[in-house]
Amino acid sequence: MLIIDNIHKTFFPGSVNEKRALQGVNLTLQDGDFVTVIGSNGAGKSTLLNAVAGTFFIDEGRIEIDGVDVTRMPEHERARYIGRVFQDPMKGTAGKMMIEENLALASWRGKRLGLRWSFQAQQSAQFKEALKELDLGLEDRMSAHVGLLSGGQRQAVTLLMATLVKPKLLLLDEHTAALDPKTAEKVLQLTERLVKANHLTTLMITHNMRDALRFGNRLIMMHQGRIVVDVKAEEKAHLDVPDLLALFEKGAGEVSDEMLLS
Ligand SMILES: Nc1ncnc2c1ncn2[C@@H]1O[C@H](COP(=O)(O)OP(=O)(O)OP(=O)(O)O)[C@@H](O)[C@H]1O
Repeated sequence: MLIIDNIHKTFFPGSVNEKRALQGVNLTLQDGDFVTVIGSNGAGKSTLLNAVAGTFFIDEGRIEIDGVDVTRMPEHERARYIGRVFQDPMKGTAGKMMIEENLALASWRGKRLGLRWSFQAQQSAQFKEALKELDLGLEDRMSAHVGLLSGGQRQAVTLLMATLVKPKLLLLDEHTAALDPKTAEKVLQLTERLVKANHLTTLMITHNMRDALRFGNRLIMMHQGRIVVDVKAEEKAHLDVPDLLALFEKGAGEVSDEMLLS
């Protein structure tokens, strides 16, 4: 579903601020893989997701999504394949629009302009059903402005929007980091439910090693622009946080204080 082949990205090349953010990343995901991504600050995690989403073009290497070479495809075209949720709850939704309108916008992804409006009327019932699944009572507030929702409710709606039209890839960039622990847990449970129900191929960045172990069927750890640990289903299921730290030390050749704190 996703092939990342030896990708490189350097910011400000040749200047004093040069930053080699990705230094030869290789990763292949199968359909339905749910991969958690961890690593210390500045390891290249967000840059990896941005490279896949097309926020910028990579310097070297190749990216393929569902058999399509997207390496040189602009971000707005790639958006048809990708659902994204960011850390900032304000980012994925339009605060001045109603919940229902936000969902309608999300449902347009990948559809031709002429077909878009014709879907709207019959969609209300579908949106209501989808909101009910969130179990936050939002199905009775479809005409409320999204700006009135709490951060957690807003992230839940963003998740729904990102998955309403099944994306080829779901990219989650610390999407629960700005939420209080209880709400973060709810949104993580919802994430897992949506990923499983829709068999979504997912990359989820987290700073929480316990969450990285609890969720998904594969875990990668990045360090200095490279993947230094890659553990799959069986092995991952038997790991605990100290095991992860030991693997990190082995892969990165050093101990990271930040990792120890997370
Ligand atoms: N648009 C950009 N312009 C310049 N430098 C950037 C840009 N994006 C990322 N970088 C740099 O690339 C490196 C990797 O950053 P990235 O955000 O991918 O790390 P990260 O692993 O997501 O870290 P964090 O956990 O702190 O979010 C950092 O040194 C960062 O400052």
